[in-house]
Amino acid sequence: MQITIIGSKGQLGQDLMTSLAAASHRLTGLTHQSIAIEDPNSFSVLDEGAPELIINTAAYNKVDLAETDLKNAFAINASGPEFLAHYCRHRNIKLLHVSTDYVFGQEADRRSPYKETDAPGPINAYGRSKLEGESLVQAICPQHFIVRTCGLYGKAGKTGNGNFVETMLRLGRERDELSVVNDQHCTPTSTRDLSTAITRLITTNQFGLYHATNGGQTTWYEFAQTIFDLTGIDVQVKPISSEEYPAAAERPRYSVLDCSKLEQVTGYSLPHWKQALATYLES
Ligand SMILES: NC(=O)C1=CN([C@@H]2O[C@H](COP(=O)(O)OP(=O)(O)OC[C@H]3O[C@@H](n4cnc5c(N)ncnc54)[C@H](OP(=O)(O)O)[C@@H]3O)[C@@H](O)[C@H]2O)C=CC1
Ligand SMILES: Cc1cn([C@H]2C[C@H](O)[C@@H](COP(=O)(O)OP(=O)(O)O[C@H]3O[C@@H](C)C(=O)[C@@H](O)[C@H]3O)O2)c(=O)[nH]c1=O
Repeated sequence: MQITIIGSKGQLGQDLMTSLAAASHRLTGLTHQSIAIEDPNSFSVLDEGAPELIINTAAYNKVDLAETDLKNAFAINASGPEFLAHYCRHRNIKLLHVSTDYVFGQEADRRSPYKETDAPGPINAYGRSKLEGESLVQAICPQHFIVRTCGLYGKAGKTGNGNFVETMLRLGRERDELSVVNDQHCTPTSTRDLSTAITRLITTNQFGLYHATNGGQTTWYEFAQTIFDLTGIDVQVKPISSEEYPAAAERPRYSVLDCSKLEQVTGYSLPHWKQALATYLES
């Protein structure tokens, strides 16, 4: 398939380029230098790739900043996907758009993984902007995949916009003690594994909404402790509550995603989060 990837130098974008090339797709990678998804005047570059499928990995990802930078967050996370959906619909192009577990969060006491059929309910501006992007894609472009995921880490995070694992590795080496929230339950996900899942999904033509994370669930505290156990970094990690870690944006206490639909459609289960983390740290 002829595929254009928007955000091709990002964490997910880079691993998608590798995974899709290995599956013999023909690829055009677009960086922020050549397209801004909130500006349809920049879309002529899309014509050049003549795509049958566009994958949008570009987003406004700064969760705390989004609380006050609403205009940009909604332009990139809602209007951007809207413009792409119109572009694809008018040309009969398929669109895969990436979304987030942060479309959930209102059920703080929930302890069963969310299915695609569960009603979303975001609790921060980033989550609201991403949910609006999802709704617009669904309404405008019938041939769409929307893939919700969580806590991405990939090798591009080492040099690019960063990720939680790289932040912990840096802080763990700099400090003797760290405090990490232990009441936010989710499943951080390797972009390498997510790319494998997306590479399978796009050939199914089973359009719709999908949840895609690594297996199992954890808290950021347990995830951080595991990073230090696996790397042998000697740092004390103190479990704290969300109230003890003040931030501009509230985060979901529970946003674990049920990925069984993806598994049924693709025949692929992403590895357990501990396995995925070990693989990332080894490489
Ligand atoms: N990171 C995470 O933890 C999670 C991310 N997601 C979603 O997954 C997707 C991919 O995330 P991830 O790979 O981590 O993101 P990255 O920030 O690593 O990559 C995004 C890429 O998109 C580019 N980009 C940013 N804004 C625009 C824009 N307006 N127009 C065109 N390109 C742009 C960035 O370029 P530049 O840096 O030069 O601006 C960057 O290369 C996003 O949709 C995100 O919302 C979902 C759950 C968790
Ligand atoms: C660095 C640090 C973070 N934390 C907390 C803050 C936060 O609640 C949690 C995770 O930190 P992050 O900075 O990765 O949080 P955040 O940027 O909210 O991560 C989110 O990003 C967006 C883009 C998504 O779509 C989500 O899936 C999610 O991964 O850990 C600590 O408790 N101690 C620390 O030292």
